[in-house]
Amino acid sequence: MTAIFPPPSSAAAERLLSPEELEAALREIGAKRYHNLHPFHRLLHDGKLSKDQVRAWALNRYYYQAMIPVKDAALLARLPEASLRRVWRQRIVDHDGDHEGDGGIERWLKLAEGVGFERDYVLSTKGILSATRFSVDAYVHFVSERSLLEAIASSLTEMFSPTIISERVAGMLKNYDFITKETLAYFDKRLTQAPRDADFALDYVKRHAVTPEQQRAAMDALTFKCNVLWTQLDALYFAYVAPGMVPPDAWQPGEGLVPEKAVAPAAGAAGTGGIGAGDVPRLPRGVRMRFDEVRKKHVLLAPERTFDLDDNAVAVLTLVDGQRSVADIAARLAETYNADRAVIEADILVMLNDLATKRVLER
Ligand SMILES: O=C(O)c1cc(C(=O)O)c2c(n1)C(=O)C(=O)c1cc(C(=O)O)[nH]c1-2
Repeated sequence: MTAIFPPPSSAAAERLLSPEELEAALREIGAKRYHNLHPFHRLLHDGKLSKDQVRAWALNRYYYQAMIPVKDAALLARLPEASLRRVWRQRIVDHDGDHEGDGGIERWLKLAEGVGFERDYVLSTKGILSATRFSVDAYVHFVSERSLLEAIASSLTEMFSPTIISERVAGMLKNYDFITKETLAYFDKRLTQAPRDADFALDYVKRHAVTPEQQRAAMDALTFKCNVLWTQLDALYFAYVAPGMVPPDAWQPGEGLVPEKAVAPAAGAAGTGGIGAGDVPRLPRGVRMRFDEVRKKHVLLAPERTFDLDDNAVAVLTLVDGQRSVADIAARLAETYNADRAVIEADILVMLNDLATKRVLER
């Protein structure tokens, strides 16, 4: 059978390359095989996918994100020196975080929630394509079983990721109205983490691949990893773009999503048409109240927008905690200010619905 990707010129493997030549050969592998070249990524970045196709990407890639620290823990366990382990363990911290709610996996969950998924559905991984699972698991096995040099070399795809990440974030923000900077926050940190990790791994590979066989093994490991990434996109393309054959058990559009009503509350109407006294208002993800020290004013910070708040709004928003209903908040304020509860309730309903129409409050 003809290989789709011919191996890189074997002439290079026949003699010992200088470290610089080895780096050039590794970079050439990325230039030919990295997943930025895959048609699915081209469609994703150019805004050519439907919301459901973007969802399929976010859902499947969650499995990759979730398994990366498992892969790194397997690699860490094989590192013989404390100095190496100290460096490599940072990767696990980057993905798992130092505490609940922190780290790359959590940020990817936010991305998946940002495109509409229920968090628990994503965590269950039950809708991911088998091909995603197979290729990601193959990466974990590769790193556990091959030589340390090959294991480290297989992470070198990260040399190429900053370029694709910048292109992806810019493209998706420009081309999809349902994508926000907040949703893509995962990628912000990767822009500094990936070059740091790739520099270390590249230096290790250049110093430890000192025979033609080892250099060939390092190149093959990088090729393997490019294929791990590529096959995940092949599977997405086949299932969700063309011919559009979703395998049994894999995610079907509509499954595992937060009901639309909860994502975009019916608060678009002006006045008191959206939020009622019995509703529980909350600040949407990415919106926070802050005290601006320079202007000595409270403001509501939303992605790329800021709203000045008057004292009444501050008093109300201080009590908006995602638990209290509007009626609870009104009762609390009526007590504090010794005022008529019904009057306060009517006033704050107007205020809250005004904020809801500006999309800085939801229920
Ligand atoms: O967005 C991307 O295109 C992309 C690519 C890669 C990569 O090249 O392997 C990684 C990531 N992202 C990433 O976020 C990440 O944490 C990561 C870890 C690794 C690895 O092999 O250890 N690759 C990547």
